[in-house]
Amino acid sequence: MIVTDKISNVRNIIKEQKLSGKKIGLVPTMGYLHEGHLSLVRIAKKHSDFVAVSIFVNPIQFGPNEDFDRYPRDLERDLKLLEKEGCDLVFAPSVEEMYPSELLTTVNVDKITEKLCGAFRPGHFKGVTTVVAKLFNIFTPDIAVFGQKDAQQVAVIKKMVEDLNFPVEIIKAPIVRESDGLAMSSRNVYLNPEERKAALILSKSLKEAEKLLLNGERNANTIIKKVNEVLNSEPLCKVQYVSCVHPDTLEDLTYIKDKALIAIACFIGTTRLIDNLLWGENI
Ligand SMILES: Nc1ncnc2c1ncn2[C@@H]1O[C@H](COP(=O)(O)OP(=O)(O)OP(=O)(O)O)[C@@H](O)[C@H]1O
Ligand SMILES: CC(C)(CO)[C@@H](O)C(=O)[O-]
Ligand code: BAL
Repeated sequence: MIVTDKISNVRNIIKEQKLSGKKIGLVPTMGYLHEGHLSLVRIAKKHSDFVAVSIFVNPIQFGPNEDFDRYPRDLERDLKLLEKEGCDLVFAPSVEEMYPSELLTTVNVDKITEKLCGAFRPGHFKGVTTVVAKLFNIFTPDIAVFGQKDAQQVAVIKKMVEDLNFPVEIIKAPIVRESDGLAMSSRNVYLNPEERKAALILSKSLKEAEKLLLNGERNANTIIKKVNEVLNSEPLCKVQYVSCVHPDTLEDLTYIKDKALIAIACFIGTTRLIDNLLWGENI
């Protein structure tokens, strides 16, 4: 496994691999890896011949009052995990390598970034699409894998790729959960034992939504109401949003015809967690 913090090295390595006919797969991450990230690497390996992982806690996608400074980092451990998975290349740049001078050019996807998480994290998705566009230009991957846990992020990146003709195929990876149902997230380490128990309410509320859907309920408001009820039954949980949207367009649904995304964001204590249920689409 090659590890580098330099863009020029990545470019040279990828050029060589492409010349020898290899299909390049990219998995962008912010590190502090867990099984969710590793599942993305496994999916990338299935769809490509040379798998690269980027590890970069991207400052421009964090708001001024968010957790950029305290975001968990452990590069040594991440590298061991990636080596075991058979990852070929890790790019772990410094902030200076990625942003050597004042950033005057950004990539922004309009409209669909203004709702769900975007409504509560102004500028967040502009930071994500800008860094992902940079990573796509650095790696020129044939495929890139993103987790369905960040459902809005995948929809936004797919739209960016479509609108700007990036020659890359975006692959969605299913949510990986702890055995008790909590969606894996690097931010789960912020939870104390009491909060960790309370955090189960997110996946529980989505299970209730799934039950309604399986019983034939198609009214989005009925489902949203039920999910809110379950979330509010947990005293440590403060709901930020519960939405029922189309998974690709992120348009609000009133009636569920085929596909739907039930997306939620909650604070458990001071930790903001997201989760979702994708209905009617097999990934
Ligand atoms: N539980 C999960 N299942 C599947 N994919 C995941 C999971 N958690 C994260 N990912 C995906 O891994 C990629 C990198 O995400 P990131 O490094 O932000 O991890 P994270 O655990 O989601 O961290 P955060 O605490 O910021 O939410 C993203 O495409 C994200 O959707
Ligand atoms: C896609 C990403 C690596 C961009 O910084 C980040 O938003 C993440 O980890 O999901
Ligand atoms: N997993 C999305 C990155 C973020 O929360 O900033």
